[in-house]
Amino acid sequence: MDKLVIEGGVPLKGEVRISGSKNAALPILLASILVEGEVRLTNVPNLRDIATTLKLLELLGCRAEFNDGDVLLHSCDLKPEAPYDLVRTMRASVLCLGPLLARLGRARVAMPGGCAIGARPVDLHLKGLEQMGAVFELESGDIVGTCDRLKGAHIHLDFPTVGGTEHLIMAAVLAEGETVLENAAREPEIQDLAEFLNTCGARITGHGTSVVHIEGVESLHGCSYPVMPDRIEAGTYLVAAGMTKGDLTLRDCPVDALDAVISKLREMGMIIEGDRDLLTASVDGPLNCVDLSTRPYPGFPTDMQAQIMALMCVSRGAGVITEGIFENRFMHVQELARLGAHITLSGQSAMVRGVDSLKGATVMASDLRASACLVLAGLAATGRTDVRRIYHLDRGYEQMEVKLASVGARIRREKE
Ligand SMILES: CC(=O)N[C@H]1[C@@H](OP(=O)(O)OP(=O)(O)OC[C@H]2O[C@@H](n3ccc(=O)[nH]c3=O)[C@H](O)[C@@H]2O)O[C@H](CO)[C@@H](O)[C@@H]1O
Ligand SMILES: C=C(OP(=O)(O)O)C(=O)O
Repeated sequence: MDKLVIEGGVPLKGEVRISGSKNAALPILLASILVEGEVRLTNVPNLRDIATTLKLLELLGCRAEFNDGDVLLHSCDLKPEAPYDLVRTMRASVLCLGPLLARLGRARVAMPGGCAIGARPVDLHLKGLEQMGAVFELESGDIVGTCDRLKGAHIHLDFPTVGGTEHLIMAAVLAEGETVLENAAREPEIQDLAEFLNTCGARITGHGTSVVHIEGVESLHGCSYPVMPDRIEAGTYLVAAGMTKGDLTLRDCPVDALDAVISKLREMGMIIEGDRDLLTASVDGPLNCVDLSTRPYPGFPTDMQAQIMALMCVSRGAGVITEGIFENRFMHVQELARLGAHITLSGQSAMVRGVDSLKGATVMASDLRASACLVLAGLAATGRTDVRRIYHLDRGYEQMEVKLASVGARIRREKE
């Protein structure tokens, strides 16, 4: 197992290129099951979750090649079974269920397990697919689904679930007739998925709003499509500039998708300037804690909650962070405390009182964004911080230590 060793206290200066988005690439890869021709995706990040998805697609009968950010995919000989060993390592893999039902009329996909940030059920995915005519049974922990051709339906989501919205859009593109999704999630990654599917011949409108219309088509054709840049990676590097009192320029940055994050960081006192796909972030005085709640897009993203908490730990005053999406996404709090942070937890809220400085220590990463938060804290802390169990980080950040070192961080990867 690898760990990151960080000697903190260096202001980061220079330019970082933002990679393709993990959370856009994963559903787009799985949506390629729906496509009869060859799909070429560009700007795909080289991450463990991407490797896992390509492995899953191969087991499902797709030909998949990954080469320096380009993925070539052909779903030529589809098989309907997604095994537990792969599905359990990555929740997004449940998104193959709808596409397999749409193409084959049957699918067997292991029920994804719970993970460190909450229970994360898929009941809304299944309820929507049932409204489109699928029938499900649970057999030995697997979801076994069958259907004739799926039928368009009017579906109201009880909560604007990101994965659920993506799943139902995918299932609806090959269904007979029109599907209307109400209370749909509006995340930019959903818009990217819909744009990809439309490039393959799907007829989706309203994506990016809470009512999505999908007019089913008979088949989808191959295409070439660039995955959008990763707004959460970009947000993480904005925080890195703030944590280290540095000066960073982010290239290939999804500036518009970062509104909520940029406005909170500005409220804290950071100087952030944007121009098309370039952002610069710097600090010219002390930062202040703020209050914030995580919300579905366009609200503040839960995937940035841990990182902004790290920044508040070294800012002036106190602020309350409320987690509004996942019921157990504060695992980083006890590790931040090991670095000297003052945080009081109360249910879904954390009161952070800023301290003058954090002190390096050995900490343990519990999930993807918690890992990023601990790396950020280590960059600001005095002395040495060892972040252990960084396999979580490798799921979602492309070459994080290489990118950070290129802007001056003293950080290296070692075997634990
Ligand atoms: C691969 C990917 O894109 N993952 C993102 C996606 O996860 P994911 O798609 O799993 O998140 P959801 O938006 O579905 O989950 C939001 C909330 O809805 C609940 N829920 C969801 C589905 C369901 O059937 N029933 C149900 O109760 C969940 O438990 C959670 O409390 O959106 C999250 C919220 O922005 C992000 O943190 C994840 O990074
Ligand atoms: C929670 C995340 O991913 P996943 O939904 O794949 O677990 C994330 O990207 O922060």
